[in-house]
Amino acid sequence: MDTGDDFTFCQVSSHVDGDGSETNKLVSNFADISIKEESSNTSSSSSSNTSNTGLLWKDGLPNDSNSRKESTIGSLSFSVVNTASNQPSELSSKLVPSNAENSPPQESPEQMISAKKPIVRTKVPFEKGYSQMDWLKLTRTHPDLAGLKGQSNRRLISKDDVKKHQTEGHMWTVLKGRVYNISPYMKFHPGGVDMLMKAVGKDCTSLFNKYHAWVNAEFLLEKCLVGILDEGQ
Ligand code: HEM
Repeated sequence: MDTGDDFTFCQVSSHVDGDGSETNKLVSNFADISIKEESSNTSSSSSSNTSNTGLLWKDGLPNDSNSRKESTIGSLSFSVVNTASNQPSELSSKLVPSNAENSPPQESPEQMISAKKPIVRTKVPFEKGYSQMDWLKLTRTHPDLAGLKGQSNRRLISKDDVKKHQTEGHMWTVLKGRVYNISPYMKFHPGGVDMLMKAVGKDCTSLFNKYHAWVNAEFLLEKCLVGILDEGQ
């Protein structure tokens, strides 16, 4: 080998003559780099035979000199084409927001912000008997999940009262202005007991929305409702 470059050799497509449309399709799926065999008979690379080989860019296109490297390995010659600046991959556009001088951002500002701070969402495998289906069955059959003991679940409850309820069987939280006893739901929570414990004794609306605003808690916790938060207090 007569160059110091270290190339990893892998086949990314079958050889295509003509316009190279198959190569383009495969290369775009392959993110940033493509390696295309150009000739199996010559012993040195030649820029003149690259113009019609189905590469992404033809000779003379912008950034050509920066983005293409040519090399030979034995009797094979290759062009290594960096497509990153022209066609940002999904990964690079999410992790490295592009500035105005490079390619324009392809996502809305909201998406860019959420890409910067990914929320780690880990589901906990449920114990036998604690699936969401089991929870729904329990809500249909249990006579008093909220622990109301005959009281109305329309009563007003103060923040102080919510704070006081943090013991086994009586763990209250506030979600969207409603007070729930989440004790019975603890082991059924797909995010795990530890996560749900963060909600106990306080308003968990923002935490709830941070992880899963789409979850229909009004329905899931309907039978755990103990009252309405008294906003005046
Ligand atoms: C208080 C009422 C809550 C209910 C009814 C509830 C319900 C649920 C449900 C149904 C899922 C599965 C979501 C899915 O499959 O897409 C889930 C997952 C999860 N929850 Fe909750 N949750 C509550 C509160 C919270 C709170 C306060 C936290 C954080 C402190 C939390 C953290 C998580 C996490 C990390 C997951 C697993 C990953 C995910 O699917 O998002 N949850 N929860």
